[in-house]
Amino acid sequence: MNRVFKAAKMPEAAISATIFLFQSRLHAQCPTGPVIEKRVVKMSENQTDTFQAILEDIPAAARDQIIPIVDFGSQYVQLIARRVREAGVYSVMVGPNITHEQLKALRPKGIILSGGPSSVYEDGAPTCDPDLFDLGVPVLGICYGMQIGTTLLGATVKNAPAREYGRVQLKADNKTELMKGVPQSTTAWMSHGDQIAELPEEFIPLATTPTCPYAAVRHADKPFYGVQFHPEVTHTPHGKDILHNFLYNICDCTGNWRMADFLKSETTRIRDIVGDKRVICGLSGGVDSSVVAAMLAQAIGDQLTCVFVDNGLLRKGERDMVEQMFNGHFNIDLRVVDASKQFLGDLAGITEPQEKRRRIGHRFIEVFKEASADIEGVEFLAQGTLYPDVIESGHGYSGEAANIKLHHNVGGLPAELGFKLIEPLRALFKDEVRQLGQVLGLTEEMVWRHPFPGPGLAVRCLGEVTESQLDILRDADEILLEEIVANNLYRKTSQVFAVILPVKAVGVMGDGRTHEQVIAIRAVETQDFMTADWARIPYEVLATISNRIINEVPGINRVCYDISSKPPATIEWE
Ligand SMILES: Nc1ncnc2c1ncn2[C@@H]1O[C@H](COP(=O)(O)OP(=O)(O)OP(=O)(O)O)[C@@H](O)[C@H]1O
Ligand SMILES: O=c1[nH]c(=O)c2[nH+]cn([C@@H]3O[C@H](COP(=O)(O)O)[C@@H](O)[C@H]3O)c2[nH]1
Ligand SMILES: NC(=O)CC[C@H](N)C(=O)O
Ligand SMILES: [Mg+2]
Repeated sequence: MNRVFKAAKMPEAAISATIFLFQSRLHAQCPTGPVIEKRVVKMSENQTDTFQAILEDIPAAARDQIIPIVDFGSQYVQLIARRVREAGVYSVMVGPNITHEQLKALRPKGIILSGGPSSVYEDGAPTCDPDLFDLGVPVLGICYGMQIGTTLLGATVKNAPAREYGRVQLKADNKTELMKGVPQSTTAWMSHGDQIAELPEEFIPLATTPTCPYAAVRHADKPFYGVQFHPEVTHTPHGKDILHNFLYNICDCTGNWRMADFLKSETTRIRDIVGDKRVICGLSGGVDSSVVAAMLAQAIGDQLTCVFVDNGLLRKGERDMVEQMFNGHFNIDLRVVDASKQFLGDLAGITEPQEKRRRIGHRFIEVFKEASADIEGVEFLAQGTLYPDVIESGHGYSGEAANIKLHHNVGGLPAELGFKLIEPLRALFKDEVRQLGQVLGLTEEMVWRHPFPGPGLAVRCLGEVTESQLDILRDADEILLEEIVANNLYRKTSQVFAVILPVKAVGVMGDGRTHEQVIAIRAVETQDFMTADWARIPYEVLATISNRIINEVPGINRVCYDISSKPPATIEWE
């Protein structure tokens, strides 16, 4: 068995404990087809439906303390959302054309306006409902958010005489609520070419830099605050304090976003909605679906059947490992379905990445349908879908997100599912799911397992997916992971895998010419998988990996190391 995946012992207590009452979030009120359709609708096209989806997805535990983040297209909007949640307050991203009535319906404690690439004085620059400043709720504008907020409240924003990109020296008035605890002289991270040129007298300046006289401001009468710099990035050392001040001192949040509460408060909902029906759960052995399975096992016990699909796209030894792990330690009905022939049949001749994903998504559903045919009363399909899967499939609530790739479990789903979806993790980031796993008592190995995508090796086998290509890739991947574990790098990296490229390179082995394929190694460090940097694996380890792959895997004569960050690359190659 692959050493990385050695069975993680799942203590009985973790599954049978009654300390926590678990619940899942579901979208059960709506038949599945329309739900899917609804999420692909952009805010501008059908704002009401998208807004409804936002409301439905808000976990019950967070309902009275929400911070909507209006997304003007910032690179950092995810980061803002995470920082707010890390501070113990639930945040959700919304599109700029959300109305003040809709915002009010969310009963927000405060609102954040994100940065964005536009200039407020350009034609067609995004704006927001000006009435949101009169909701009586504090608003914090960050960069573009500050520029648009102050513009709507009477300021003039112009192209700055001196642009600021990167670290700047900030002088802050730390007697004000927003800047409390921030040293009078500190550094901050900037990324702007425009700035406030004229500020009406109702505004109070709170910070300056050598070239930016209004680096932070507040309105005297309305609860509007603006910062030209980015408090959400770690390069602004006191950014956390500023966000904390906004959330706790200005918005009066109490920090009710805690995983244990989330589990507890959602339990009743899942029980109510499932009633006496049965649920099947797509279980891959990955952390997301393991957490979902553990939650459901708690909530509905033997009304749950888990289905592990061998799609022929798994890594070496993975099927055995998952079977052993769950049969041995989880007290659940687990069915293993071998559908490898169907998946590989669907992929024959297909090279286009999105088409691969679409076919895989559709086949998963077919397999789940077949697997549930002989189980009486199955109405629900549970999946470990996360917030980034939703956002990256272009189904985000802001309506602004591009379709980067069709995650098999979101964008790759067929319109007619035949199930209602249970996706308890749909609003969470990966690190939050891991916290949940810890609260649930999952073992370290399970909680910290590197993700493995549902489309599996198909998106790491560039070009056509064939048995022989998959075999080569499996062998290379096994060596890579063995070395990562052996060199104590598994926990220091977030995801490590091999990719087989559909090109041949010339080499010389044993004095003879070779013309063989190339393996790319991908190793990244990230917390939430939305942005990532390539891992600085020591050269000696890379050397061993390369040597071993070329020597031990027939068909490969060259190994490359992928040194691209995300963005602009993505983690997977397809
Ligand atoms: N082989 C599989 N069999 C059954 N369900 C699967 C399989 N692969 C993926 N899924 C379903 O698709 C969902 C999304 O897959 P994804 O890989 O994002 O999550 P995961 O496998 O649970 O966790 P991780 O991200 O750690 O790999 C899973 O949570 C699971 O419900
Ligand atoms: O279950 C999944 N179904 C998918 O279709 C899918 N696509 C990407 N991933 C995983 O998501 C994370 C981000 O990947 P990208 O940077 O490649 O988008 C990484 O962890 C990827 O492995 C997927 N997981
Ligand atoms: N990061 C931002 O929000 C940039 C805002 C605006 N485009 C500027 O350059 O000033
Ligand atoms: Mg997975």
